Parts: sequence; C-alpha cells; structure tokens
Amino acid sequence: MALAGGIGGARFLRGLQAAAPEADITVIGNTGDDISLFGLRVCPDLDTVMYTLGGGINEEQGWGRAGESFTVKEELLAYGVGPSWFGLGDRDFATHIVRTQMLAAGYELSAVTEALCDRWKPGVRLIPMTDDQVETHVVVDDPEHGRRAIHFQEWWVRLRAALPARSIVPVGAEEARPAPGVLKAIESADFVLLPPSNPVVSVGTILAIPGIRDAVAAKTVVGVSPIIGGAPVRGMADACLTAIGVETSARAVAEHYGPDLLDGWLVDEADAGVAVDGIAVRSRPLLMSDAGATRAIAAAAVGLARELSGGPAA
Ligand SMILES: O=c1nc2n(C[C@H](O)[C@H](O)[C@H](O)CO)c3cc(O)ccc3cc-2c(=O)[nH]1
Repeated sequence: MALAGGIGGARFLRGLQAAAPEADITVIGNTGDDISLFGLRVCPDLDTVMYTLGGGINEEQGWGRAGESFTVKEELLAYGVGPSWFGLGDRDFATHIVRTQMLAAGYELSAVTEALCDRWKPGVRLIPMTDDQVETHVVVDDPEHGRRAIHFQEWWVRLRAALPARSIVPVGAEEARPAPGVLKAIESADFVLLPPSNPVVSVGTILAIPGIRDAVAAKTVVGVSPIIGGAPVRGMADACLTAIGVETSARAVAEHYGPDLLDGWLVDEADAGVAVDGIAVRSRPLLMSDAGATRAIAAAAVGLARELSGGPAA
C-alpha cells in the first residue's frame, strides 16, 4: 500500500508495479489539490496516478493526457472565460465532465474514481483519501491585494510558488472522514510506502485526515526522500517545506514525518551520511531517471519494508 500525490507518486508506483508484479497494491490518493473550474471538479493527483498507470499520461509533462489538444480551452478564452493559467485539455475535460456528472448524480468521489479506473485499469486499487471536500489553500502576501488565501493550484501553477507561503492549510481536513475502505486497506496492508511525493501538500494532506496518520503509524512504513542533496527532485517542495518551517533536506523531512510514523527512509547517495534517531536510513541512487532506475528504487523500498517488518528481504 502507498500514499501518493501526483507526478512523483505516480512514477514511483509504476516502478513498484514493475518491482512487484504480483502484489496487490492499494493507493490512497491526495485530493487536497482538487479544484472546481468551469463548473467541473478536477482531481489532478488522482488523475495523474490513473493516467500514468493506465498508459494515458503526457510523459514529458507528467500530468494531463498524451496527444492532447486545447480547443475547448481556447473557445472558453474567446468568450473571456478563464482561468487561462490552468491547462485543461480536451481529452482531460471528458474525465472532469464524467466525474462531475456522477458527483451531481449522488455518487461519492471514491465510487466515481473506481468508475473512471474501470476505463484506465491502472492495476492498483486507487482510493481518494476522503469523499469529503478538502482543498489546500495557501496564505500569501499579495503585492496588490494584501494578505489573502488562494487555492493551492493558483499558487503552484499561476504563481509558480514565487510568492512565499505564509501558511498552507488543508481546508476541511479536520472534519473530513477517510473514504470507505481507506482505514481497512491500511490495516490489512503488509507495509505502507511513502513515495517521493511532496511531504507537505501531498503526503502531509493525506496524513491530516483524522484516523489516517494513526492507522499508517501502526504499520511498517518506509519512505523515499523527495529531497536530494538539499533540493527537491522535481517540483517546488522546498517552497512548501519553508512555509511549515522545515529545512529542505532529506534529514529534516524524515524528522518531520517522525520516528512514530516512519520506520525506514531511503535517501540518495548524496545524503549518505544522514542519520535520524529511531528511523533506519539507507542510501542508494534515488533519481527516477528511467523505468529501470525507478523499479530499482521501488524494489529497495519494498526490501527495506520487508526487512523492518521481519519478512524476507528479497
Ligand atoms: O504546471 C502545471 N500543472 C498542471 N497540472 C498539474 C498540477 O497542477 C500539479 O502538479 C499537482 O496538483 C501537484 O501534485 C494539471 C494537472 C491536471 O490533472 C490537470 C491540469 C493541470 C494543469 C496544469 C498546468 O496548467 N500547469
């Protein structure tokens, strides 16, 4: 079982499937990045996992569909209807239309996700962390509008995280309940893997849903550092870590998760000296540069989890 954000999580999961082809993998997906645009519900992280594992992802971008066109977006802009800064393609629009239609008909997000996965067959059981609405908001000091909270996607995509975040809040998380099947899947898992997803707005948001952190902490948990040599492998995780007062280092992220949650931590060779009390740290190359490298990273995470849970290391 794994908790996953978007691109880093999805690529790691593809490696995990290659490393453990017989495994029954459940993925708890982050929904804090979800946003309503043009009346449609968009779930970027769930879709990124679904498209990546289902063979429909735009490989260069890491999000959105392969072979995409943007006619609908251009037509909307011709009416003066934005936002222009969020790239929803025509093929992707279909996913959001189906999702929104099913939600409006009364289906929960977990059921909708299952229905969408019927088409994509990602080869994992993908469950949103919650069926309740949780949206990550970022408090910034806007030079024009003063201090205000904006949606995570506006900060991430429009502003490229260039305005420092004063705080990052998963709005609605405290009252949210884990989606049906989430706690049971965690309880029955052999171990839990934390891919190199954003520790604040991806894994952190999933863990903020009441009940999930405790359930995960009760298992053997192995994480893969998203930080190599003091910088994020991709994305702008450093801006998120700074916002919550955590240094951008493999050691600080492990300490942030804490030994009550993490049993094992894979760091890159560049961070080979890292030691954290109560956590078994191992170093190896962590760049997911191609399918083989990604598979080897996932195999190392599985190996460490098996070792720490007392099972066979192979
Ligand atoms: O950098 C971008 N990321 C885009 N992403 C990725 C997304 O903003 C973030 O990378 C994740 O939410 C962070 O995990 C999209 C993802 C989708 O599923 C659908 C549309 C988009 C659009 C953009 C975009 O225009 N620019």
